[in-house]
Amino acid sequence: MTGTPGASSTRDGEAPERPPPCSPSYDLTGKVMLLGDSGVGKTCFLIQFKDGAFLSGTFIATNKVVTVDGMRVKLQIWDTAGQERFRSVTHAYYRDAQALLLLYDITNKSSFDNIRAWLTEIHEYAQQDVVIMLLGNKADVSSERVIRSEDGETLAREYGVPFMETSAKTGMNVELAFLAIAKELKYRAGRQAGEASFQIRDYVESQKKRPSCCSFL
Ligand SMILES: Nc1nc2c(ncn2[C@@H]2O[C@H](COP(=O)(O)OP(=O)(O)OP(=O)(O)O)[C@@H](O)[C@H]2O)c(=O)[nH]1
Repeated sequence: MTGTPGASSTRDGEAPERPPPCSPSYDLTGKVMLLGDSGVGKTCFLIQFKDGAFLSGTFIATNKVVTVDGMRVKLQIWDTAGQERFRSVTHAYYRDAQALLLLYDITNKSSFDNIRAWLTEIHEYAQQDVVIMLLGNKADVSSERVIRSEDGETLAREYGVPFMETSAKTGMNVELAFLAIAKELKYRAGRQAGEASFQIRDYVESQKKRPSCCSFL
């Protein structure tokens, strides 16, 4: 994460200073990666949120500026390929990520079972203080659900990470996931300046939408 100067100051009686040409239109940047098995919906999740994605080899990356409490946070979001054959390439990118969105598909048991392996990999390759969020995607497909929301919650609690169910199709909780990350990064950047405490898990719990149709499992 890198900080850049924000608004310029003005003196009494003077016209406000113009920002220098080409000054960045954000105050903070953070790199976010989407991880999870092939087919869980990472690309669709990003497309729900994107400003303009571009293709880059095995990755799609996009920038999105999110304003949180008056601060502009530029999220540089990387969508990774879930297939095993791309994994070793992906590892190299973990190191400089500040946040990881780890997705499984609520209609696919093995994608949920593999979350533990993903977390082991994350702990091996990512920064120690990386922000991790567990997301149960495809929550709109209630008729094919095989993973209960409570199972996602229990697993997330075990690893101490925030959790919510999402739908890249309807957009449910997609924006919230990125907003929560942006808030956490902003909080971390301002922590030394005594910024008020922010708990990402409490924030997600208070803001997340639940699927309208309850699980029958
Ligand atoms: N109903 C529903 N379908 C979804 C959702 N998200 C993704 N899909 C579908 O799931 C399939 C896989 O989605 P992708 O976004 O390509 O999955 P991915 O995780 O990027 O897959 P890889 O690139 O192989 O790692 C596509 O057919 C999507 O239309 C969702 O939230 N709801």
